[in-house]
Amino acid sequence: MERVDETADAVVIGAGPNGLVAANLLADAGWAVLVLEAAGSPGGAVRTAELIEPGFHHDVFSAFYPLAAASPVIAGLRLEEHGLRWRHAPSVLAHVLPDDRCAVVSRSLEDTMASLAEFDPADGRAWAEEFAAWSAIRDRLLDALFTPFPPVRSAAGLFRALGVADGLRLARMVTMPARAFGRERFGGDGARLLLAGNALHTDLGPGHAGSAVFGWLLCMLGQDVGFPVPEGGAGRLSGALVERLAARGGRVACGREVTGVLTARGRALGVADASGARVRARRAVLADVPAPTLYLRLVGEDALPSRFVTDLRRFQWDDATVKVDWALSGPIPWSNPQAAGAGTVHLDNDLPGLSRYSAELAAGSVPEQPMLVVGQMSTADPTRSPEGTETAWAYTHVPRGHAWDPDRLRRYADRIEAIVERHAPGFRSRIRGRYPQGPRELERANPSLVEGAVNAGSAAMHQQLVFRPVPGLGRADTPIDRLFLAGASAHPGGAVHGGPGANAARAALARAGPAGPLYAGLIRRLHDAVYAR
Ligand SMILES: Cc1cc2nc3c(=O)[nH]c(=O)nc-3n(C[C@H](O)[C@H](O)[C@H](O)COP(=O)(O)OP(=O)(O)OC[C@H]3O[C@@H](n4cnc5c(N)ncnc54)[C@H](O)[C@@H]3O)c2cc1C
Repeated sequence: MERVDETADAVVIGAGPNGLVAANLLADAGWAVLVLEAAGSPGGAVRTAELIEPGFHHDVFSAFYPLAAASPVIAGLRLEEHGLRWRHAPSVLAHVLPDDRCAVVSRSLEDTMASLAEFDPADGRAWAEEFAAWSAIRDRLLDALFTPFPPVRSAAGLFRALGVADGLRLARMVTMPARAFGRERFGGDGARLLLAGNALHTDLGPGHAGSAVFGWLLCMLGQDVGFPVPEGGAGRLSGALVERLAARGGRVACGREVTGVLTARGRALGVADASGARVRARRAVLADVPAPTLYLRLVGEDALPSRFVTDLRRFQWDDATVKVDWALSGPIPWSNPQAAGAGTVHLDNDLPGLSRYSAELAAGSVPEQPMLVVGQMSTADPTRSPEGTETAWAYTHVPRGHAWDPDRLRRYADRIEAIVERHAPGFRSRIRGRYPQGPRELERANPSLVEGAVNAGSAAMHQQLVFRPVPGLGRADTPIDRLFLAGASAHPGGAVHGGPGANAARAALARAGPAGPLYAGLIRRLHDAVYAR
């Protein structure tokens, strides 16, 4: 590099949860870390702001964190010592059906069983059996999920614990559509809808291969750790990560968009930012941005193997998103009181309705009857708004590629409100103000939410494990030496759990360690094998 304005051991691009986790782990190893963040404040899609009126604290993007609460990566950071405190709503999750019946997950297993037994007398017991199966493998499964690929030791431990017979059946479930798995395991619609609705937190509908395991994972986590929220707002989780980093000498510089990764002879040397400043990275550059952003914009295709570039052009995003935040004068007046205590509410499709919603997304049309995910934040954490009021939001997915001008967004927000009103007469009269965000607004607030994609790429099976983000090693290592992909486009994917950030930090440490040259040689040979023509 000819000119250098700053130097650090590692430069992390993006202060989302994955970038901040990576930065913390490198700082723990004694590295001097500089995180460059394009936005005016850190946190990525984990931020809180008074969007509508003072005293109402809105989670601008993500809000409920079962995976963070269960993640061994996050647990290892001991963020409680930096002010993080989890809060829980009286119940975890309610799925409200079109006829106003409710399937409710509570942290009490007996209460969940009772709710599901209202749909089919055998379903409470079947849910308890699933929960027992989850509890038996939980730690090993989470370990396998949060270990850099290939997770040889944890996967072997998992299959040893399960044995061949149960291991085969688990593997089968992992490939199944949520609808088929729900029909196999449950007789009534309550549990089936919980599975399918939770699968739809990804871009996988009830009929998609691989959706069962996402639905099952979120259902079981809900039963196990709940869907907790940070007291005071999602931003407190990011704040704890920033504070922990600062205590170890790491720095986060906001308002500094990285415009290029500087490379020479196949190696990352540092980055340039929008002001033209150049930062040298002595040991590594870690990028907490989506894969297409990193490779096609910041690195440039000329520096990459052509076959890798071809694969990247086939990268599949997940669906676009529309979200509305509300400041309410009181709680949502649900006609079924079972929905009132749930932090998260799924509204209001039955199983054929969820299948239609997913089919319309696939067909590229804006769904007639969208599935809404609703968050009742003051119900989960009363510090979010003045006593007696509520901060709430709803989001839903829409197809990519549509233009959302302000008028269309306003009309869609009206439609979302009409769906809530149908199940909560009087809801509209409690709205003191609202803040709608379409795909464009989401991306403007966080450039990594490309067209409002919440998971930095499809969760479909053809984009998981060694296929994430493109066919390769399933690791954070990239075809550029000392450059690591740390964001949710990398395995194990979207949601707040720190997995991709931790994997990137571990890879960077391995590359810089005593066996670094051997490590780099091995990765290069493997990449050559995958991307050579
Ligand atoms: C509306 C919505 C709801 C969600 N709900 C949940 C939920 O309830 N629970 C859950 O677990 N997950 C949820 N998610 C998903 C979760 O928020 C993401 O998977 C997670 O934030 C990904 O973390 P990340 O660090 O990889 O990326 P991000 O959080 O997107 O952070 C990336 C950061 O990089 C910065 N950046 C981008 N480009 C540059 C650049 N060139 N230079 C410098 N900085 C740059 C961005 O500004 C951003 O701060 C939701 C997401 C959305 C959008």
